[in-house]
Amino acid sequence: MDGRPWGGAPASRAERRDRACDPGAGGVDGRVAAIDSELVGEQHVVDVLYQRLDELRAQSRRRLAAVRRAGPSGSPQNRSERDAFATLYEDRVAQLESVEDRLAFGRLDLRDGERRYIGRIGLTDEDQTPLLTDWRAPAAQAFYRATAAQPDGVVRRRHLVTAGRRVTGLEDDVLDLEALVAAGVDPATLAGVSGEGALLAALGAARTGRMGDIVATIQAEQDAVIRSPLNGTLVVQGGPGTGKTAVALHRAAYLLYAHRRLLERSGVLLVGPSRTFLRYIDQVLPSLGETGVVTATLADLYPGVEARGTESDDVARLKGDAVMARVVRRAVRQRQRVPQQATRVRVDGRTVVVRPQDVAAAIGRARRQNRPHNQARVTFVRDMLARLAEQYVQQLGWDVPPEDRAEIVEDLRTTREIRIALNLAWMPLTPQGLLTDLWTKPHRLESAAPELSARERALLVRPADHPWTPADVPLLDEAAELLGEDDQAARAQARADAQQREAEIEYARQVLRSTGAGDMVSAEALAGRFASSGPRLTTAERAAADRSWTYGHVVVDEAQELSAMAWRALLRRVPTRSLTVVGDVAQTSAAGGTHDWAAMLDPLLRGSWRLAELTVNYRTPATVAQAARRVAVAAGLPVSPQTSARDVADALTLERVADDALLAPVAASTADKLAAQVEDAAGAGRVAVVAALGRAAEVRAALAAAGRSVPAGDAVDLHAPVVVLTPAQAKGLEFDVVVLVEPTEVQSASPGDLYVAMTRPTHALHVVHARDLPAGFGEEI
Ligand SMILES: Nc1ncnc2c1ncn2[C@@H]1O[C@H](COP(=O)(O)OP(=O)(O)OP(=O)(O)O)[C@@H](O)[C@H]1O
Repeated sequence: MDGRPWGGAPASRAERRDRACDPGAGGVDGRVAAIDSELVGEQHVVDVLYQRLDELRAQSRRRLAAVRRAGPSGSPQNRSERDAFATLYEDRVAQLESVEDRLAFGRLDLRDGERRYIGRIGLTDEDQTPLLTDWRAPAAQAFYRATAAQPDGVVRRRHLVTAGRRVTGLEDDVLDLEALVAAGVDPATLAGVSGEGALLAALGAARTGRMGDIVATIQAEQDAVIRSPLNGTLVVQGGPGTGKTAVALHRAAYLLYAHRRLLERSGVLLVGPSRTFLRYIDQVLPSLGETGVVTATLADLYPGVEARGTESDDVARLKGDAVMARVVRRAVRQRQRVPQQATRVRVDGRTVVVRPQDVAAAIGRARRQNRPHNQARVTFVRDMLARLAEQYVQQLGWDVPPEDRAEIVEDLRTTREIRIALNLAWMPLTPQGLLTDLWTKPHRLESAAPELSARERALLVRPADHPWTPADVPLLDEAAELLGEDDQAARAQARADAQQREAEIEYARQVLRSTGAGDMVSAEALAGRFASSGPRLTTAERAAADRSWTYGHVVVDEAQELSAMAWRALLRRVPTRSLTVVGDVAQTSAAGGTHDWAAMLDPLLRGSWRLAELTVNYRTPATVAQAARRVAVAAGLPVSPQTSARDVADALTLERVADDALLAPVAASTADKLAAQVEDAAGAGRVAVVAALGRAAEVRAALAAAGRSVPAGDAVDLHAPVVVLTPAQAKGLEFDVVVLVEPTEVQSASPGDLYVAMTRPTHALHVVHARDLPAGFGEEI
């Protein structure tokens, strides 16, 4: 044991090894010797794999150095080619560096005698003989899926336990003992029985504040989700800790591997609930060798807008309602107006009249084009100027040649009164301008939103200098879509860019043919890195900066939090509807979020989505998970059925304090004490205090008074041994121990919040309360 205060802590490496090496019949000397010799054999294989990895790293570094040595001379084409190759080798070096930890973690023994090692990446020797199979390759699938009932040609699955480059333990999962014995394997050399040790060790390990990958221990139901086909929308529902985030990230890595050509070009977007959460997961994809995924919160989706403002839940809920799509649409249409009266304007001694009937006809024609407001406005203005020019010409009384007519049109266009009249009829608009007008001018909101009550409209009113909020972002996006830009120049540029890009891809193909680097990069990706002048952005960078970028695949985590308007903004970015949507409708806390996937997604996706469920909680000890479940059920949440992978002794502690004023100091001192207990020799082990907003500030102050500074807000430092979070901030994260302060207070904001808070710990939940606990807490089911 490692001295941690609860039972069931992870076994030491030596213990694991002993346990793994003991198939149940007691420690017979001969058996131990046989297993030791297996370990020696595996060490030899692993040595060969690392040696190959080192060679490949050295090779890529040499190539990189050679490219850099060539210096900045030569034609622009030569320079761009060199830059592209430099980036390529840099990426390759980074990829090879990132797979150091647990390079190889498994072995499959197949019925035909083949032995296949499974690892983070695929490796071959100089003669292209396979040494290591990428976990994502079809040939690795049986490692995660094969069972004794359906062995899929596998007679034995072996987990390799490694520390650095050393093999420290083995676990065998025998799927076909007869076949194994028939192949001459001595049963005495079988290590362990089921592969459970590797999983349990991973689950019990102290947390570091950063999520790790699960590539060595993906379970069968998770693997089915990870390898599900790219097409269409896959919704993954699962209770807390069932691995939804882990699965979503591994699926992104899998899809990039299986559909590299398509996805490298169009990009993959991963949407998470907060920046803290994105920091928490940001190591996982790189550790799987993938760096090109764009990550964002919904509030970041509109380039150029920092949505850091806050507002009440009622306002956020209203802004997220699907009805707002109609409101924004109407607000745009209302800026296309037929004036009540004619406007007479003097131009060069003649009078032209902006007549309501002409404006009505021009608006009608422009609208029939079905183009966004600002683009259709070009048609409207052209039409009106032609009508006014006609009036002008009529007054001249002679035939005007076309070139003179153009001059007259230009004169009319630049006449101030005419500009004002035409703008009043069809105002050029920005999304920001449109929305600011709606929130700051009650008469505009009233005419745009008749379906809202006076009370609801009053809620939306705010001062002009109010910062943008996350719930504004989907509305800005909606407005941008309806307004469009005057994009004639942009479209011409896009056509030219597309031609240029085709030429670059063809050139990249030739380069790849002549250099033989085709297995490292596709022609499309290489072309993306060619720069004829200045640095060219990667797909991820281009995509992140472009509101109208459409991705090849979008992964949404904590998707239950998205409002109907947020979904509309997101779906615009993936017209193919190739999405992975993971979440738990019992954990919803956002005002506009959902408790029912079908109710939210059916109208948006016309019923076309498929559901997968994850059912095993890998995070929370059974005692805590059951208590959380009872409380959630009592609160009426739609809780998914789940079982816990493990339990831990003394996982739930309830501590009642005499009055409210003691909550913060007791929570702070408890957290402080537990932090010292959970920290292991390597500095891992994390404690979180989770409390409602105001209470969290009190706990922070109490910790600061005791000498522990705990930053607030978006600056949450996940590396700190103790953090203080609101339930919304804790969403998606996990800690060794959670100190939960006054559950009734947390629940009163949202029952989903309490469910989230209770299910964050991997080892123990310590509850500090002054009031009675919510229903379900203490009872047995
Ligand atoms: N197959 C596995 N092997 C090892 N660890 C796993 C496995 N599946 C999940 N885990 C671990 O379980 C924990 C919970 O996983 P994850 O955060 O992905 O769950 P979640 O379903 O997204 O939870 P929540 O809904 O509460 O945010 C993580 O530490 C993850 O690494």
